[in-house]
Amino acid sequence: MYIDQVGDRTLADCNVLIVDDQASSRLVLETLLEETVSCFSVNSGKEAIEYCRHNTPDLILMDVSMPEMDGHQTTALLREKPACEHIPIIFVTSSSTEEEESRCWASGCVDFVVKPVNACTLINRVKSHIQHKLRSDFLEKLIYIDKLTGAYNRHYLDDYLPRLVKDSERNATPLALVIFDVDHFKLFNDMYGHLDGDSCLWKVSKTINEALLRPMDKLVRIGGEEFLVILPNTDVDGAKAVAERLLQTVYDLNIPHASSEYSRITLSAGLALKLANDSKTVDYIMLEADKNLYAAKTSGRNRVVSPSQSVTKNAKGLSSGQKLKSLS
Ligand SMILES: Nc1nc2c(ncn2[C@@H]2O[C@H](COP(=O)(O)OP(=O)(O)OP(=O)(O)O)[C@@H](O)[C@H]2O)c(=O)[nH]1
Repeated sequence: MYIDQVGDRTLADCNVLIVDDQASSRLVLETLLEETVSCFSVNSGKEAIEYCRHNTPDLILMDVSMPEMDGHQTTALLREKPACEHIPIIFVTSSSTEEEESRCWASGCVDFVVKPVNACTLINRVKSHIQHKLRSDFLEKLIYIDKLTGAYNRHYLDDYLPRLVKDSERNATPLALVIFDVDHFKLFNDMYGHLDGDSCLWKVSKTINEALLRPMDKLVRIGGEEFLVILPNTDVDGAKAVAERLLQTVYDLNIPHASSEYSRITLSAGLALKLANDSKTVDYIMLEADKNLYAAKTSGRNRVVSPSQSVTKNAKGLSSGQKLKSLS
C-alpha cells in the first residue's frame, strides 16, 4: 500500500523528469503519469543535465537508447553532481536481455521498465520509488535541518562541505563561502524579547533561502544568529553580487530595530573563496570569511567585505559598490 504524503510533501507535489528522444514515448509516459505526479520532459541527455543544473527532480525516467549521449552516459554525468547523487533514476529500455539488465544496474539506476511499458507496472514503480525518496528526504530533514530557522545545521555542513571542496578540486571550479551575522542581535533580544528574536531569525532565514536561486546554493545556521551561505562554482564577483542581494532583501524586510543605526534588522557579511586549483582547507576559508565578517562589523555593519577588496555597502543608504574604505 502506498501513502500519498510524507511530512509536508504529497505524491502530487513530486516532479518526474522524463528523458527520451522520441516524442511519442515522452507523450505515452506523461499521459500515464499525469494523474499521479507532475512531469517535465526533455529530449536528450544534454537537456537533462542542463535541466538539473537549475532543478532537482524527485525521480528521473531515463530512456537508455538515445543519440549523442545515451542513458548510461547521462546517468554517469548526473551522478557526479552532489545535488543529483540521490535522485532515483528508472531506466526505460527496449532490450530486456540479461546483459542489458546488468548494464542498467551497474550504471546506478534504481529500477527499470521495459518498452512497451505496462501502465500498471510503470505507475507502481514510480510511486514506490518516490515514496521511498520522500521518506529518506524526511529523515534527512530531521537530521540536517535546524528546527527554529529551517536552514541546514552543522551536521549537514560537516557532511556536505568536504564533498563540495573535493568537487571544486576535481572540476577546477571556485567555491565561495559567505558568513552572515545579524547586526546588534543582542540588543534586539533585549528590547523586543526572545520570542520576537526567534521569529526574526526565522524570517531572515526564510528570506535568504528564497533569494538563493541555484539548487546547489545552501544556507546553514552555524551559530545563534550566524549563517553560512555556500555557493559552489561561483567566482568572487558572483559571490559578492549574491551577498549584496541577500543583504538588500533582508534590509527590505524592514523588521524594526530601534537600537540599530539603520532602525531595522540588517546583516553583515564576510566572503571567502577557494579558487580553482588553490589548496586552501575548509578551515582556512572559514577563518578568512570570519575575518572579513569582523571587518564588515567594525566598519559600520550592513555591508559585505570580500577578500582583498574594498568594503561595500549594499542595503539602502549607500549605493552598491560605493567604497567606504579599502582593506586591501
Ligand atoms: N532569540 C534568539 N536569540 C539568539 C539565538 N541564538 C543566539 N541568540 C542571541 O544572539 C545574540 C548575539 O549577540 P552578539 O554575539 O553579542 O552579537 P550582536 O548583538 O548581534 O552584535 P554584533 O554582531 O556586533 O552586531 C545573543 O544575545 C544571543 O543570545 C536564538 O536562537 N534565538
